[in-house]
Amino acid sequence: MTAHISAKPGDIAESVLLPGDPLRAKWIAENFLDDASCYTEVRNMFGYTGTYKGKRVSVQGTGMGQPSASIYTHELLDVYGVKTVVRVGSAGAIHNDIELRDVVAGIGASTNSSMNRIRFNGVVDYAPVADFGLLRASVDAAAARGINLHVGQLYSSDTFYTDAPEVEAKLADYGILAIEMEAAAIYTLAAKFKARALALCTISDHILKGTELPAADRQESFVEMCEIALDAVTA
Ligand SMILES: O=P(O)(O)O[C@H]1O[C@H](CO)[C@@H](O)[C@H]1O
Ligand SMILES: O=c1cc[nH]c(=O)[nH]1
Repeated sequence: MTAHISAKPGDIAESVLLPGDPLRAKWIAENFLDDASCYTEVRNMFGYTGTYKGKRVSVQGTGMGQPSASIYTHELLDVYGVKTVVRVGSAGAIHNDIELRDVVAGIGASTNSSMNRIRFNGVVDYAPVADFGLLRASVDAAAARGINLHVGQLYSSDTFYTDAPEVEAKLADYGILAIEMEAAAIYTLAAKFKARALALCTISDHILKGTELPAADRQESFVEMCEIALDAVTA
């Protein structure tokens, strides 16, 4: 048991999917896992363990933003022996070739967070990157299912509502595909704890095109992302 997760040792699988929304964790457990049971309800940040194609997999909500995601990722990797984490999030696209409902895999994650500046004494701009094997497994899984997976860079922002849209426009000019709020911290912690990490995101809104999925359509739009993530962690 940790400060934020009430699981007992052994309750959590070595591979964990990480949605920001704890209700997405519940939805994934109910719709994709067999024999799923809830191992934590602390702060209503639900976590479940079950099996997918016969292999144990867990799914843990992380909350929104890098501080919250870091708490759950740190405790999973440091205390519960987790070896593989895959964020299954939503994101806003900043690339014209990407559409609503598309899935993006983050090969790396730029960020405006100060967390890594603090971590590296303010002298290093650390580059948080995905695990190559996990990324390759997700590309293979998407291809096998006929899903068009976009692979490129994410931007993990500390703000959802920005006062500086010109920064996001410049990031688009520099090839960033989509904006979310957790991947950079998850990639960094996986590196620290010698684990594997990947962030997959479904596009819920398009910042350049000014479009968004209706709230009622969002859950269903996560199906392909979850299939890719589960195939990749059980490959
Ligand atoms: O849908 P999730 O996984 O929460 O991800 C995105 O949605 C939240 C903002 O609405 C942030 O957490 C962002 O990263
Ligand atoms: O962080 C996020 C998530 C979805 N859409 C955005 O614009 N930002």
